Amino acid sequence: MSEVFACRPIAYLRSPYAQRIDAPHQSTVVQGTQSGEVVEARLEFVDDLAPEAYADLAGFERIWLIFAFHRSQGWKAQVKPPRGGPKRGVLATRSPHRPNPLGLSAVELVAVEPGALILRGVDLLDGTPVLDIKPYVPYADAFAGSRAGWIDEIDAAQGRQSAPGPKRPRKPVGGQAD
Ligand SMILES: C[S@@+](CC[C@H](N)C(=O)[O-])C[C@H]1O[C@@H](n2cnc3c(N)ncnc32)[C@H](O)[C@@H]1O
Repeated sequence: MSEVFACRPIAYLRSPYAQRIDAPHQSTVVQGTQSGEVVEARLEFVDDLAPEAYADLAGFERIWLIFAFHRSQGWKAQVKPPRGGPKRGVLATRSPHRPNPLGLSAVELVAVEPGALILRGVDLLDGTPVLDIKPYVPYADAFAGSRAGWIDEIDAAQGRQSAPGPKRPRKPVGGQAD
């Protein structure tokens, strides 16, 4: 592993999560706080990023954030998942302690403002440097019902369901829900 690829942050997240223990384990399982309040975060672009770069994000319901786990120190080949069971190979987990400390979260895009995006459903700490943003595109990114290896096994043993499904059927535009 000798090649090095330089990245610079294009934005920094301002979130209510100051400590690792405060943040949810995945962006897609955050709906709000225990009080029912919806948690919003603000992603502030660096000054020298041209606004044209993010202009056409409006209209996308979700975006991918590719970010640096800047508060992680070091990594291990195997980690103990918070859901229990034995240690797992780090690359078969979403652990923040990775050979390259890169995170990937699909978050809800609430609004595009001059110099910032308003987001919901973040699992990133306050101050997290974001390296790239891509639109979440269901036809390319969603594979409902895909097998999830050891996570499926633990879910089956514990009678739980990790895969977040739709909260309610969506009404088709201009029509009635089934
Ligand atoms: C399990 S990871 C999943 C992150 C992302 N959804 C992924 O799959 O790459 C989420 C946890 O990472 C930790 N975390 C979030 N932002 C971080 C940061 N900037 N540095 C270090 N740890 C962070 C928090 O403890 C959070 O609960």
